[in-house]
Amino acid sequence: MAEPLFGRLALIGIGLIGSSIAHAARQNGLVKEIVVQTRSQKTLDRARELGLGNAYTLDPAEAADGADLVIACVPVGASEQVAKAIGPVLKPGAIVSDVGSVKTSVVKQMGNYLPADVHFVPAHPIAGTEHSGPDAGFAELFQSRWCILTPPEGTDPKAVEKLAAFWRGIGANVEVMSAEHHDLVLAITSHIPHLIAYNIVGTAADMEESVRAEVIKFSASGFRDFTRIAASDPTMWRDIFLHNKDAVLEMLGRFTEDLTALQRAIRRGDGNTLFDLFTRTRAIRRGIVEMGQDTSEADFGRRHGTGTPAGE
Ligand SMILES: NC(=O)c1ccc[n+]([C@@H]2O[C@H](COP(=O)([O-])OP(=O)(O)OC[C@H]3O[C@@H](n4cnc5c(N)ncnc54)[C@H](O)[C@@H]3O)[C@@H](O)[C@H]2O)c1
Ligand SMILES: O=C(O)C(=O)C[C@]1(C(=O)O)C=C[C@@H](O)C=C1
Repeated sequence: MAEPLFGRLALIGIGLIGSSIAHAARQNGLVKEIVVQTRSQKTLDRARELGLGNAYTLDPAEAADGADLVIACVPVGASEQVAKAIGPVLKPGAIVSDVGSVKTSVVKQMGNYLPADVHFVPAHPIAGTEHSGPDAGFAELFQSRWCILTPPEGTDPKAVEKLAAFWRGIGANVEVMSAEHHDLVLAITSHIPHLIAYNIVGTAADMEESVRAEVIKFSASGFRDFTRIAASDPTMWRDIFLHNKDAVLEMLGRFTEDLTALQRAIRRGDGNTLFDLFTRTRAIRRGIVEMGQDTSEADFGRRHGTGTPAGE
């Protein structure tokens, strides 16, 4: 195995993403040691039982002290708190990163508290499941998935390349873009789909009792897929919508207009409009499958015990 890229990795927050990074970094020999930090003693004890790190602490400053790479793996709303705590102890030349699903807000929240002699390279792996906590992680989560880096202007390209090498080392494909562009793209590809899932499951849950029982009984695969997404962590998703407000509202506006057009087509019996849209969207799906970007079958295996079990 090649020489590790980093000496000490500090993981601040050890849920699905933090624990998956721990498994993957260890399995691929990318770091010499891992320090795990989280807020609650219970989660920290569980991380220790799972053997996710070499050292464990409840204090983010203690974890970040002397680390070569610090990755905040917390809900995006906790980013400022983390940066405030670790800022004063960071080693000169250290790389500070995160995995948050929103980037502009994280850059604003963390940027001010990080000293000028560290490299701040925000990141977002586009890989996840509806599960959370340290038991949910597995080393293969990032395999063949994208990881988007959004370094602020003026970031040392060598630091960006070093973090890119880390993500490639755990199986991801890396792309660099601005935080603003990231937030707009992810609003439509990830955030709105989650909002739709939360809403449709909420609408079904609010129906009168007799219908609600049938919704569960006859839950066909379309609705079932929505319930999986709607089972995602409430804190994480509350923070995403609060922190990507502008992009989500912009995309939601467009989505609502298109939905109204479909509503009109149905009311008017305009089959051509429906058929044309469904033909276009089918082609998009086929394009995604041909590009090898659809991993739903592998994901199905992981979730249903025919693939890598969570927390392997
Ligand atoms: N779950 C996904 O599908 C997914 C995918 C990509 C990125 N992300 C992003 O990764 C981040 C973590 O998500 P996750 O799925 O691992 O969540 P998770 O709920 O599994 O884990 C979050 C961890 O952070 C800890 N935590 C919360 N506030 C903290 C604080 N102030 N200080 C220290 N620890 C704190 C929690 O106790 C928990 O251990 C989020 O920002 C999320 O947007 C999630
Ligand atoms: O597969 C899932 O469960 C996910 O929702 C993962 C997903 C996504 O939207 O693709 C969710 C949020 C993250 O920021 C990245 C990935």
